[in-house]
Amino acid sequence: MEASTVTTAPVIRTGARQVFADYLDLTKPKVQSLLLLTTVTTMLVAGTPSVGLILLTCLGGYLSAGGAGAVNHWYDRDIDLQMARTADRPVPSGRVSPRAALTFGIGLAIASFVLMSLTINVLAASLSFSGFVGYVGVYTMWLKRRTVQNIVIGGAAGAVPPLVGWAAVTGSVSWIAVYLFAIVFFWTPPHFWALSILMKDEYAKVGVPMLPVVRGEQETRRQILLYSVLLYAVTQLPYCAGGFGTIYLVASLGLGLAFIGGAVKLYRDADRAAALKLYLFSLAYLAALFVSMVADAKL
Ligand code: HEM
Ligand SMILES: CC(C)=CCC/C(C)=C/CC/C(C)=C/COP(=O)(O)OP(=O)(O)O
Repeated sequence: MEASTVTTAPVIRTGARQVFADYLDLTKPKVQSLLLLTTVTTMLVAGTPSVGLILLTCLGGYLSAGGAGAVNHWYDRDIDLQMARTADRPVPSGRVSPRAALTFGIGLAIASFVLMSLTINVLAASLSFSGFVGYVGVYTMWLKRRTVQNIVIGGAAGAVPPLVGWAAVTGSVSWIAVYLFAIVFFWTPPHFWALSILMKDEYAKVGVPMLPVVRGEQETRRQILLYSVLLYAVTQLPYCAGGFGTIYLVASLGLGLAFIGGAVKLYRDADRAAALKLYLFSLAYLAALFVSMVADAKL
């Protein structure tokens, strides 16, 4: 990422700043921003939470997903070392020891469970912990290196935040929360597979059975298109069930058509630019869809 600075004057953070940056990196903060957005928007759809409850839920969610990220860094350090995208991560680079990353990750997960149980409710704490177990145990340790369905099944972990948000506000999980879970669940494969087309060679090098490595790029593009249509159908469920009104209907329709359009373009053009564009669009898509839910519920 910082190739230009490496050859000229390396920008090396020292001491405490480097340590802070490394431990922050272990928590995968950029991914967390979207996880937290789905949490907060769901909370606003579920009711009228206080600012304090929103902040506590975000802190608890960050600690548990961040803890999962840190344990993922620990477990994947062997393959991360061999891929250019990940070789400079805190553990494979040697800046953070494997044991420290593992301890840090488990510590954050415990802190999250205790904090959420004591200040929110046990259901929200347990759901958040299930996200940790799903990402670490199910995806990272069990499925990632074994099956081409790794991210389809493992993606359920990343879809847990709406359940956490709903449980934090209402103390239970309703059908609408389950639909929001399903939306993130069906969004994850096209989100990741679009990017995986660009990272295919690296995954092949380390033997991780991602879809383009095992079934080829053409099949990956076909599956992305299939999932983008499925995703559109799933986004209509909460509207059909009476959970949302016109604002959501129009937003989900427009966003869904744009997603399917991007997937069709990738299927037809079969080029890297279309894959990158669809991956980037997937991030904006999910954010906009969840924001539209709040607009629908509050306006
Ligand atoms: C099994 C599920 C998932 C897989 C395998 C996956 C994989 C990836 C990968 C490989 C990247 C590239 C950037 C990086 O190096 O980290 C990425 C980026 C990203 N993902 Fe996912 N993802 C998944 C689920 C999610 C979920 C559920 C969310 C949030 C709702 C999410 C949000 C993001 C964001 C915001 C980025 C951009 C990060 C950046 O700019 O560095 N991902 N994802
Ligand atoms: C508690 C809770 C809700 C947890 C959320 C789980 C979570 C952080 C989901 C996002 C998944 C993610 C970033 C996968 C990256 O795949 P990878 O680890 O294979 O990618 P990498 O090669 O970049 O490490």
